[in-house]
Amino acid sequence: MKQPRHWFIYTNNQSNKKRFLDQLYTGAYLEEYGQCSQDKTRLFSDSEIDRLISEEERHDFKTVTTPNDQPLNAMSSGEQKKALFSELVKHPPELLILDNPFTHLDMASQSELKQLLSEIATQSSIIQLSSRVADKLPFIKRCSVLQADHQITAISEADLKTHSFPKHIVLNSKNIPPPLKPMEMEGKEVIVFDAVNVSFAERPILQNINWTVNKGEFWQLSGKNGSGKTTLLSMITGENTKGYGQNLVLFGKLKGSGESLWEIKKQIGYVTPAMTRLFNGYHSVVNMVVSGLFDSVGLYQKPSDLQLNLAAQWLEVLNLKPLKPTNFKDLSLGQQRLVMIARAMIKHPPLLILDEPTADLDDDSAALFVALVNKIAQESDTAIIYVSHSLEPSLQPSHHYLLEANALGSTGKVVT
Ligand SMILES: Nc1ncnc2c1ncn2[C@@H]1O[C@H](COP(=O)(O)OP(=O)(O)OP(=O)(O)O)[C@@H](O)[C@H]1O
Repeated sequence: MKQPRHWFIYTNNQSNKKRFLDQLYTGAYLEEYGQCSQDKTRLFSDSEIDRLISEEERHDFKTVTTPNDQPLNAMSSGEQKKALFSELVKHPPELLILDNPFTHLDMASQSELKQLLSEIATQSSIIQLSSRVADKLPFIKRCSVLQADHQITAISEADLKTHSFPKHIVLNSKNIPPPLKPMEMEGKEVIVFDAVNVSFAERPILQNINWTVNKGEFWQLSGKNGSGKTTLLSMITGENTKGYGQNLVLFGKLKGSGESLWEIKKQIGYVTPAMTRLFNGYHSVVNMVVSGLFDSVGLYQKPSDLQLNLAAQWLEVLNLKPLKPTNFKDLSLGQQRLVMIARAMIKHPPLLILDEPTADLDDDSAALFVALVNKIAQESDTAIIYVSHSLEPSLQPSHHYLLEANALGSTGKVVT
């Protein structure tokens, strides 16, 4: 048996990972990694999960074995990742490629995965692509950086930790621009969950949730994989009908008391990595920001000069004004997330939901994103709910709501 070898490749948000993987299989990196044949290689990544979900939807069959025979798309993001991993290691491949393996996993699951990987590393070679230096698996000693020009540059393990990678932009010191027309909301309570319960097919998920989010508050929402964070958020955004018939008050109105889904949605700014991942249109950066005024992703109607000017002010705060006419798709991942948050905030909605917004961002882009969120919290009346497993070091939430998993459904508590 060939002796397994392992590599860590730091990817920043300019790195073209897809191209790297395509070239890896064609033998373009023969000297570094040897011949990597596609049939002896398995990929552990979010893109692989997306691919399997669409395969399940198209062909109506299960691509991985899951508890309770659940389809992948009905599982939480952490559960999907765990199911894919269990499937991959049933027959350990010659080469396992890990692309940001720890995103979406809670802390305990991250430690568990680290342990499993160190065991698998005795029989499979591993290439770990990661945009976070701190995520490097400790047993990997060969390190390199995937540059924007597709070159791989070797770097020592010690230098990787201290290396100062090129900095992206910083935020402008200007205040965020006010909305063209303030959105009115009665009272100070943006959301009130009062003894709310949720089950899926008789399986209790959330029990007796009592949670109030007031105007201008900045909440971190956390909990283990599968504890119900996305379910809770989907009751607010309207994707989940389970909020009806319960004591759930959104923007001063009891849910189901006559307001349309559209009326609820337009009061919420929403940023999730999947939004940018699945976004396929060709739109300029400035149009993407303006589109937040029309509640569309991408612009499909002619904006006024006032609206264009407001979007330009936002881009100035992000120090992205020179990129106004650039195609959104040509931005780095970090820049795209900043534009998405400006798009979500341009109206100053009463509520901004950020669901794992720094997933897959490199260290520097994540720090910049967090600085923008802190700034929005300080300079607006918008209430923020920020969902994340690994708390970014400089994030400054004013409150913390924790879901604690339980066989009878998760319970929630305010952490003080
Ligand atoms: N449509 C559905 N049908 C059946 N079960 C579901 C459905 N949607 C979610 N669940 C289950 O509800 C539980 C809570 O899922 P949810 O996505 O809210 O968790 P989460 O806290 O967001 O997890 P993660 O941190 O992994 O993203 C999970 O066990 C999930 O499998």
